[in-house]
Amino acid sequence: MRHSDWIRSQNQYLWEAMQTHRFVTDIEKDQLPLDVLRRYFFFEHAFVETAVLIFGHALLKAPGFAQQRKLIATLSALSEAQLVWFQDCFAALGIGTKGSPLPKAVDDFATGMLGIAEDGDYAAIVTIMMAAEWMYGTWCMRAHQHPSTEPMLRAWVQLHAEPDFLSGADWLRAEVDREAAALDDAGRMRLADLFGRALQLEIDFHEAAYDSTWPVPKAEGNA
Ligand SMILES: Cc1ncc(C[n+]2csc(CCO)c2C)c(N)n1
Repeated sequence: MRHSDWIRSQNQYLWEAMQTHRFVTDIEKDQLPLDVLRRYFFFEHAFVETAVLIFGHALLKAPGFAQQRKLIATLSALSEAQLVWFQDCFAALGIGTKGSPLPKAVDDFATGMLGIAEDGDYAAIVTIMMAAEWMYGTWCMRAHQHPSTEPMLRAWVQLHAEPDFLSGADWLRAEVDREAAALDDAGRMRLADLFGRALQLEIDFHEAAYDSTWPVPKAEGNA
């Protein structure tokens, strides 16, 4: 069994909880409420800058130039194509850029993931990003078999079900396999623990999109 498979198997309950989260099952049933989707995209957009910082820590701690090149490509995609994507998305769904302070679960997700990246080594960082990307690749591949009728949501799910994204998730798995092979049992257990922490933060982040007390900022001019 690959070390990445073992790490996931140690967290089977949390993995399933995320794969069957109502955010995921609502999308699969094509019944995600539009305001939940707007809230989610607003939180996602805010996460881009955090993801850049997380991968920035990975870049500094990477074991070699091969890893650095891969991380630079990821950083470039996040800071260019991804931002353009959100501009189009916010325009299409009438989402404004200035919102209320983020809910606690969304803040906790950013501080929790970034904290692991700051305090941890390269193995810790690729483990939490593997959790985030492998989890998305899995549910988006499933969900994309029945594409959503909402164009932006359909495009978002498709983006995470395509070879470009999936190969990035596979690369993280290979990095975790290689790093974990050099560790002892306690070291591998520590990675499994971090994987579980990342999944729990993900679950709470996606639940926050259902908090109807958090007002979705409306785009100025055409609200
Ligand atoms: C809350 C949240 N968790 C995981 C992903 C999946 N994902 C897609 S791109 C990316 C970073 C760069 O590859 C990650 C982690 C997400 N979008 N939002």
